[in-house]
Amino acid sequence: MTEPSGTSATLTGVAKTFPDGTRALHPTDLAIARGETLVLLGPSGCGKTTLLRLIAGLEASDAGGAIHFDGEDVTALPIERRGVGMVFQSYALFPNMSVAENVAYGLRVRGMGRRARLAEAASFLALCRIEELGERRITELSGGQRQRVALARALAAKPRILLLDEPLTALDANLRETLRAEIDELLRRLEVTSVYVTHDQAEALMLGDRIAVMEKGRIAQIGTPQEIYRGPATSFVAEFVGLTNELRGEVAAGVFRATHGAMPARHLRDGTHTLRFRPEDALVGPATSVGDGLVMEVAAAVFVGGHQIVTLAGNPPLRAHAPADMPLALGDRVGLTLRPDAIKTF
Ligand SMILES: Nc1ncnc2c1ncn2[C@@H]1O[C@H](COP(=O)(O)OP(=O)(O)OP(=O)(O)O)[C@@H](O)[C@H]1O
Repeated sequence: MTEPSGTSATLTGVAKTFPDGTRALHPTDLAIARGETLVLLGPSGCGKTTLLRLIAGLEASDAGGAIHFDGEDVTALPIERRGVGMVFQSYALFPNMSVAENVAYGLRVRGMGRRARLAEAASFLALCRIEELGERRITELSGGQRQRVALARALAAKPRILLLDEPLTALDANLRETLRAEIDELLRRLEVTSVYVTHDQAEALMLGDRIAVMEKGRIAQIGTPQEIYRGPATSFVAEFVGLTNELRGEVAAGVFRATHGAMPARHLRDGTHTLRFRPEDALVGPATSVGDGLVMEVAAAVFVGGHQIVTLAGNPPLRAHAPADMPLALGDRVGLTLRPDAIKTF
């Protein structure tokens, strides 16, 4: 078995306007590196699937857009000549064929004999941990097993680029987790260039070498999971990757004042600011005097093992972490310390 070889892809000015005038994708430039897993992350309707379909050759770009695979212009090539593999949410398998035949199907077009095809298919079934299911009908499989078959079939055809559109969305939470880890391991081991569409932040952070966060038909930010998580470029990106807390107040002479109290903010200009920060970057401790710290009221506290997740009253309420052993009761007044380097302002 030879491993799928990674191909680089370059999109220049690729855009999509549907006949009814919907601008699903504004002109977009995008470079996908050889062997990279790029995740397209964003809310429903932001254009993820449209971008994926343009790379696949299932949609044609508006005039002026171009797509190159390893420098080769594939803009005018239909899907069957682009050498892409696809894995969808709805498995798109042939129900009347066995598992092995499904996986071997893609090899037919490559002119391989039946025996060689089935041998090759068997090695990909093993890779996707379903070697014992080769003789089963598709209708006799669970959802997770079907998705493994879809993945094995796509990989067996040795695609230049593997395109996955929400492949785990239809599965239950436990199975999602398992398959996500396996897909991650497989894509890295085979170094297959892949583009993975999801609206699930955790999935994106775990699978992506880079993540492109999409908003209303544009890439709002592209970067490594760390870059996106730690340095969201816009409030949309911040919100979408879970930077959930918002605290509004005034800065004057290096001090941030909100209704909950005040704290040093030497790095902020004077004026109104909305601070955003993650729960894990906000620590609950004993209340200070309101003049030199934020003081808030406990609305709820949940023990989650290593720490407590505390909801602090306010509009909107804030989420923060507290030590596991800190006694906390409804209505307690507590102090809140924010890690200065974890605060984003927009
Ligand atoms: N054939 C079409 N004709 C007209 N509009 C379309 C067509 N296909 C998609 N759209 C619109 O283009 C926009 C982007 O759709 P797309 O499917 O790419 O979004 P998405 O981010 O993949 O969303 P989801 O996560 O819900 O699948 C949406 O507003 C959608 O309604």
